[in-house]
Amino acid sequence: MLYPQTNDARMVFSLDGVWNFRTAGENDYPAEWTAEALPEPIPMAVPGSYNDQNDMTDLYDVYGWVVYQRTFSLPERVIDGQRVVLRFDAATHAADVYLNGECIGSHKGGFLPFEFDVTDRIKPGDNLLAVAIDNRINQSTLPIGNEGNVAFFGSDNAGIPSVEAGKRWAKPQNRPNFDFFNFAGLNRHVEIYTTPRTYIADVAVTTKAVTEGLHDGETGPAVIGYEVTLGGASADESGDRVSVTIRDEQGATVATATGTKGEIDLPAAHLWNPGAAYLYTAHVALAGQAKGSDDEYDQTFGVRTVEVKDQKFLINGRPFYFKGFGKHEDSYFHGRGTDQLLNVKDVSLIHWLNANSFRTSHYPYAENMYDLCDREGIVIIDETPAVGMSWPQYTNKPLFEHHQQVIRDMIARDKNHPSVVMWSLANEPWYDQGGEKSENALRYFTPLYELAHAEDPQNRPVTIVCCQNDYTKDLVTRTMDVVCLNRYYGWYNLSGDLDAACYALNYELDWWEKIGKPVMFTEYGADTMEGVHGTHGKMWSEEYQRDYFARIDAEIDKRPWFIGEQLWNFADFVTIQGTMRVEGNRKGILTRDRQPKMAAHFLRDRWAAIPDFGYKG
Ligand SMILES: CCCCCC[C@@H]1NC[C@@H](O)[C@H](O)[C@H]1C(=O)O
Repeated sequence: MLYPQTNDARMVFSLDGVWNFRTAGENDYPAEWTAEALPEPIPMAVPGSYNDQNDMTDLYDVYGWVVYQRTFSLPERVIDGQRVVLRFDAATHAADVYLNGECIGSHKGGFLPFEFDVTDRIKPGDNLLAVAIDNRINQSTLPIGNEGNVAFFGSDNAGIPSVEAGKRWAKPQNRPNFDFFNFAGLNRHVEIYTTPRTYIADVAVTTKAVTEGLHDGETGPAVIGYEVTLGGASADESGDRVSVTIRDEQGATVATATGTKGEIDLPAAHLWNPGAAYLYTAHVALAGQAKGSDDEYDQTFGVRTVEVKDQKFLINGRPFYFKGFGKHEDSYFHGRGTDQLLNVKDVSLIHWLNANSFRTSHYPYAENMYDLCDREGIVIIDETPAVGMSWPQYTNKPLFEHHQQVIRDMIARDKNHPSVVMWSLANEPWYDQGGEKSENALRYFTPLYELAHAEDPQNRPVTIVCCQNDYTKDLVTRTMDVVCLNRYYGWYNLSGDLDAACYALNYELDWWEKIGKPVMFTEYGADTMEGVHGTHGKMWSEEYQRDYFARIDAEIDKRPWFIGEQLWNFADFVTIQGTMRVEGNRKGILTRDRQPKMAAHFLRDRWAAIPDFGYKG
């Protein structure tokens, strides 16, 4: 799915800004709110989660529907004869969309874009756009919500008559089976864009071959592949009117091609490398058959290959070592809302930390961040919103079908980003119960692994992120291209005892050594309150977090097939309320307002001494 772009053939109109907003009901919303002006609305900024934007009402505990509304008008002379599309970069978690009182469609899933052709629905003057959004999560949504139970790490005294009575009496609320706050609403950009009636619907760029071993700044022969998909009335007979011009970073033409599919030789290609990005532009043009019917689209891409081979993760044929974190889209006031300033700030901190990568835990992030990482040479593991799953989900067919669609949509959106080097199907699905339950998990995830490989024109590696579990009964993790481990020896188990933690870690790594796959951490860490100190660094102190990484890292350094360390978390972030969370999860090596804790300085020095390539030979 192409990101909207203004050029000689297309126009983008942003619908960001302050909308009107009302909370509605648990199971529905007033029909008149979709067709008439909202009564007594409150202001709500878009993009942004609604939860933190108003203190006159409790938007943290919304359970069910809210309605956003705004009007907009478009210049007739610009849209005349054009295709007009309404696009949501995301709406969390489910949305019904109404234009001028007519429902134009719905979407389920809170972290990927969706759009509607409104060509025949736009009217001159003001148009009324109403969006009803449902924030409820349950056993059949991604992410997973608990039903009639406690939330992730929730505390309970089940069975006590008064407590059970209180639970029955309590008003219904979301109970996330995941450890991040259920921020909701129009978290990302909303826009209207135009294209000609026959248009460029998609562009896929792949790297077929590169000159391996090139060092930063060197060039060598490479071959790229491309495929252009057309849409609209005359799509089928317009392929021969497609041309592709490859431009380098200076805008100079380095190659051309015609037709919707082919391979292009680049005799002196600059490779895209971590820490040394180089972006080309494929300028795709469709020559129209009448005035105003030409279309064009500029698709950036990087020339790079990704491959898992001999227990190594190769980028352009060289063994890459992941240094980085799991992150969240999370900040004061914006909630999970897109914040490009924060993206720029976080990328600057990734550089300051001498890191080179992160995982989009636990959902696909906004496109803007991937664009930024493309140009900054930062590597991404791209993850679906499948978090909080357990054995009841592995026989839930509607959920499986939704999971398949999410994988298709995530890859369709992110396939051209050189920064994306691996797909993560899920975070910490529980599947180590053994027996039928473990078998069901394998039957659930194996087709998803195959789907991700099939859907990706670049055929990147596929993984799943495995939680602290009985690895001997986990039949799934070992089948992935890379074994991604979330391990908390010394925190959630063997708490405070880093000697025993290191012993247990090595005990498990000895087991993985026999599996013969590359292994990396996608989570490891310790909750830390900034300002808490101690001469012997006890849990929650800054010294403990530093010592935790120092000790664990010394152990993984001894394993040549251990290909990366992504810790948990880049920064503190907000979660559901609970006895184990103090204004959220404090495992950040940065505070939520991005100030470094002691461990950040340790890791900055450690990572300065670890090269992106060849750390382990
Ligand atoms: C019993 C062990 C469970 C460890 C689970 C660790 C969790 N992984 C997923 C993340 O979203 C959580 O924030 C992390 C944690 O709690 O900080």
